[in-house]
Amino acid sequence: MLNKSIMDGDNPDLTEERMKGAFDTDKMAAVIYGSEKFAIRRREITESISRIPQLADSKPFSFMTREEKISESCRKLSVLSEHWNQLIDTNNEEEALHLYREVLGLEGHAFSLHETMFIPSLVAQANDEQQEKWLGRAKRREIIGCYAQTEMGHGTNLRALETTATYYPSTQEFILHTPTETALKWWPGALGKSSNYAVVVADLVIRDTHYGAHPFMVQLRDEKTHNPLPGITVGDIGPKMAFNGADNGFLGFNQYKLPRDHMLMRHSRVEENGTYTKPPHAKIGYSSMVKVRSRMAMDQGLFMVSALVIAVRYSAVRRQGFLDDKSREVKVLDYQTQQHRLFPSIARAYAFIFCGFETIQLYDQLLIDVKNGDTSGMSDLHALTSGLKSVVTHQTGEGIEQARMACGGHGYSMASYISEIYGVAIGGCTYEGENMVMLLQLARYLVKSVELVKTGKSKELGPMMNYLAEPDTQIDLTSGPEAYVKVFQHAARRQVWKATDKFHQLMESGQSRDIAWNNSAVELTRASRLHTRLYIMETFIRRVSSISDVSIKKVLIDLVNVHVNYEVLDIGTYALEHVSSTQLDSIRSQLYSSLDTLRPNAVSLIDSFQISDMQLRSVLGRRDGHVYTNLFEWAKASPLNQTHVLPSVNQYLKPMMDKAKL
Ligand SMILES: CCCCCCCCCC/C=C\CCCCCCCCCC(=O)SCCNC(=O)CCNC(=O)[C@H](O)C(C)(C)COP(=O)(O)OP(=O)(O)OC[C@H]1O[C@@H](n2cnc3c(N)ncnc32)[C@H](O)[C@@H]1OP(=O)(O)O
Ligand SMILES: Cc1cc2nc3c(=O)[nH]c(=O)nc-3n(C[C@H](O)[C@H](O)[C@H](O)COP(=O)(O)OP(=O)(O)OC[C@H]3O[C@@H](n4cnc5c(N)ncnc54)[C@H](O)[C@@H]3O)c2cc1C
Repeated sequence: MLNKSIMDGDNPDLTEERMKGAFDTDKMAAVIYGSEKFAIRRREITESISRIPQLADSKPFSFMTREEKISESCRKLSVLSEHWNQLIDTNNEEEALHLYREVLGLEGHAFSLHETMFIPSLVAQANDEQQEKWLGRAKRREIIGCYAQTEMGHGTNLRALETTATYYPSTQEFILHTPTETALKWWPGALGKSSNYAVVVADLVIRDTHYGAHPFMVQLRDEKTHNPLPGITVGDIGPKMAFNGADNGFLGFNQYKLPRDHMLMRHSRVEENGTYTKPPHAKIGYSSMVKVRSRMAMDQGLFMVSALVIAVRYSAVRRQGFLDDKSREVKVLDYQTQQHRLFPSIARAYAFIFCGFETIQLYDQLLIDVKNGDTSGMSDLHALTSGLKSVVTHQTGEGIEQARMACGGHGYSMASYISEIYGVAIGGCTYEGENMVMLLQLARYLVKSVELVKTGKSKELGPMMNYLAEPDTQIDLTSGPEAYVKVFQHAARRQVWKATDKFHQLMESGQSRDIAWNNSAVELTRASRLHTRLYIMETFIRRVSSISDVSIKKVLIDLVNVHVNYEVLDIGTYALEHVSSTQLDSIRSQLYSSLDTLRPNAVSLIDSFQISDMQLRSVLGRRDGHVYTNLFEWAKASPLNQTHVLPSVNQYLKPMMDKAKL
């Protein structure tokens, strides 16, 4: 059996799809998750979780109020704490994230920021003594932490953060203070009600000199009573578009005293007498953000996959309309429009995850390098992850929304759960740096790269930038996916140079650097997107080329073909400067035939992610495909259906109707 999801009693339409799969889904899982070992561990963890009934949702999540969701996730966390060591290797971050995803889903919880930013901040920013003091406690979850940086008035422009940490040599203390309402910390996940500690980012002030954003370890609540400590105002910022299982919070300080050794001092220091030592790289304090951005291609890929698992499985059991055979309605997955809606997103999800593996490894390596005093890789990774974060979040949002529409009316119901996945995923367009802002960060790097080429210093170009110095060449589209890479290289190079030229010309015409930059910004963001999409395509092709298993490689090449054809058509206006409209027509035909080729493997390709029903929380996406019976059961579970007549009917509608009858 190649598709390992086949089970007796499943919806025969899904079983039929799984029988068609031409590759082993366990082997594909090993490729997706980077190793057979981890793919097996994922399955083992999922299996072990299923044997602990208290870890299941106590009722359908979509019917819970916000308070119930928060309480439910805390209940599960307390159950988890009894089983942690037997479920996972607690030193393995990927295992921990898998466990969190499976048990707690994606709506957020008390530890949302603890593993992703609080601990990483301590790892990257705290010195050895500080790690000795706090890291073990954090890892054992004796304390719960978050990352409090954004303020009500400033998130993007970190240099304008208003919260101050003023050092007084006489007492060897910092005084943390919130000088205005707009200086309130606003947004940090799990800050409002759950965390008792936070890494707080504040403007360091010593003897009236402002040294800018620095991280501090701050206790917010009493460890016994969980009450806020004197001088601290903290609470929840209220319901959000999604992610409502998390208590994103506000935080204010009223002359709050903090011992000197609570500034995280691995890279910059304040001595007892107030002498300041600056870090080896000005932006080293931003590393927790780079860490999360380096994960985002992977995490967003998985958000998109969740929506696609739902939409593809449902499309294989949903029958509507006819093709040739008029005796039985077809699976909607057979419609070319449905395939065009879903398959390019499957390809992107695979591509994002492969990129994600690369950037996570790059971050881990950078962390080691920085600890050894080498900060030279910081700019490259910052530029790469800034662009990648922006492109993947945007395309993931598009892909999830298409997946929702691909499910028709039922896609709009919370029974599909796609709207929640969408709401959580598109938060990524904003958090960790608003997308436009981060595209402009990459653009700075691209402009500098063109300047290097222009001044004959191409040898100094960073990784992935050499193509900027190469001349345009003839493109032979019959030469395989590499030809499509060439199209992207041509388009990205042209746009990067065009945007840079515009910026330079505006400055030469007398505009200041900042105004010229702003007047070139749309062109610059376009350049960043093209550059990033080129990187994604190259990584995808490189990863697939490295695979040795024949059946896995074959289907992934089919997926690459969908990807390259779709991507080149998607940038048609740029591509037309390098390929003819006749060539674009032929790419279009190839795309349609590549959709056809992929069709038999569609369900197996998404099954291979091995995302459990528990995590999916979707009636439409159930592994067994029994959608309709369960849709009815789900609706019956609605709190509105627990009584025949609602109190509001007796209170308002009935009297109104009765009055109208008089
Ligand atoms: C996604 C989490 C993973 C979770 C996985 C768990 C899965 C479980 C299931 C999923 C369930 C739910 C998932 C949802 C999780 C939600 C988690 C939410 C987490 C969100 C946390 C936050 O948002 S924290 C706050 C983030 N804030 C920001 O990102 C702010 C953005 N702004 C900035 O970063 C900076 O202000 C700026 C970079 C935009 C500008 O900084 P600055 O003004 O100081 O610099 P300049 O622009 O002047 O640039 C000067 C030079 O410095 C270079 N630079 C800038 N930054 C860096 C850097 N980091 N490294 C290296 N170099 C840098 C810049 O390039 C300039 O260089 P030159 O051009 O050479 O001069
Ligand atoms: C779900 C979620 C979770 C979050 N979790 C945390 C957390 O745990 N900790 C934390 O500290 N923060 C957190 N945040 C806050 C988040 O990091 C910020 O909201 C984000 O960095 C964007 O900043 P902003 O809100 O100031 O947006 P703004 O900068 O105000 O953006 C508004 C608009 O202005 C534009 N803009 C701003 N500056 C520029 C510029 N220089 N050039 C061009 N355009 C510009 C933007 O593109 C955007 O269109 C979270 C946010 C969300 C949504």
